[in-house]
Amino acid sequence: MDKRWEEILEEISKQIPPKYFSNFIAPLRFDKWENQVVHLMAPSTGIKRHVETKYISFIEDALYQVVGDRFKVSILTESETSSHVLKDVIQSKFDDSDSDLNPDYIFSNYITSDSNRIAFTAAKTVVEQPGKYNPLYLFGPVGVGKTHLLHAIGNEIKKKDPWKTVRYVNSTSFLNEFIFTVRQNNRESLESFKIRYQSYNVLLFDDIQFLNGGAEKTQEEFFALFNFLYDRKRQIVIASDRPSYELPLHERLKSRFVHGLQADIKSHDLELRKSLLKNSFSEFNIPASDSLLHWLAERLEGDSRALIGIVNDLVMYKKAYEYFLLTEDKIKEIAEARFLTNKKRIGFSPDMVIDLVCERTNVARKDLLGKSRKADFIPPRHLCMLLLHDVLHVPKAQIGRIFSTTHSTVIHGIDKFKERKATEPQWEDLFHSIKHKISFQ
Ligand SMILES: Nc1ncnc2c1ncn2[C@@H]1O[C@H](COP(=O)(O)OP(=O)(O)OP(=O)(O)O)[C@@H](O)[C@H]1O
Repeated sequence: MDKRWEEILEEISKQIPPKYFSNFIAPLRFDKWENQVVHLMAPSTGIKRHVETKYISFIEDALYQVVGDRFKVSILTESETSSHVLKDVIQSKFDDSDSDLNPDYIFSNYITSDSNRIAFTAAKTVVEQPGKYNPLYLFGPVGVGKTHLLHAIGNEIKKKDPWKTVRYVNSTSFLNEFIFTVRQNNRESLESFKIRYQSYNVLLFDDIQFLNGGAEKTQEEFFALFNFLYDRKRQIVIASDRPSYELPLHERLKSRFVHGLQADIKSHDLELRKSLLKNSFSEFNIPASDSLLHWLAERLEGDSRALIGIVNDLVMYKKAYEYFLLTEDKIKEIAEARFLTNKKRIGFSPDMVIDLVCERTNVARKDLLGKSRKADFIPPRHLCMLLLHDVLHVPKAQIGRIFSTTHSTVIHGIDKFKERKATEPQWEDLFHSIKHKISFQ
């Protein structure tokens, strides 16, 4: 037997429990080195398949440890011809049904702006030098494209090196998989869960903030997995809605995340929202002027899913009415209807708006709703009236009842606040900030 293969076997035996080693690895027979490929022979198709799905990355890692270079592994059974099998192996690697990668999320359709440039660059760097910046920790609010970037990293790595095993998983699926495995109550299934995750060259882990939703054991399992992959310089990319120090997880786990690279993605800025709209519009052949895109982007301050929702509405409308062209007025009308549904769906009540105004202006509820004409109370009171009317679409008569006042006082209050915000930017900002919170939270 080739001397180096013996050393490789010894290296693999350190990573795999003895029972699995003797059942699956020891029966493999070394055949030959050829370019950057090691050819092995398996005594049966069963063993060959099992090794291919579970142990290839262990063999590749051991090869790297011993030989100091990256080799691919080809396994044949005695009865197979090498050309046929090699094709098979390559095919199964390309299929990679376990990876859960979404082929639509790629770098080339990820739009960048100042809000995400650092994260985008970090993601590309990880593809160029996997394992160097470990882990890459991406964080940012809802819908800013964290998941998209995780998949783009995975897809690009697979494109560069189809042999690599890449796995995308979010913490809820990981948790469910783990709980399901534990419930089976047998050591073999737990062992095979571990081996499967340990076999990945790249782990893309989404929504880590939810990892504490299950049993304590899940965090321990993830901690062990993280260390296993990290020690072997396998790339780990984690996405979250908050910086790592704010995660509701054990300190020892959080401390692991600061080793690598952290990049935050901010809410989409106006330019990015416009570009996203422009791309979606052209994808569905909906012509739109720059001013219309601007009009929409200004009103779409929420996450990108709201934006996608509007495009879907337009596409459906076009299809339903078999319109070749949608006029800009019609597009605005459809978009306005969607803005309204978004608000209704979110269900902010007048009471919640009152609380929000009190909180932001430091005025007590009794003063906001009271009769006092003190200068500190008037602008917040009028602001609240305008929000109730323009954002929640509460009728003026009802607003009058809330403030124990007349319909005309409400009209006066709303007009006064409109004048005020036109001349005092701090009130304009506050109005938009609360409006945004109501519309998109
Ligand atoms: N910069 C971007 N370029 C292109 N598409 C984007 C961008 N940002 C977001 N999207 C699209 O918006 C949708 C939502 O993005 P994604 O799911 O990646 O957000 P997320 O930050 O992971 O959100 P969550 O925190 O809810 O998981 C996806 O369809 C994604 O392709």
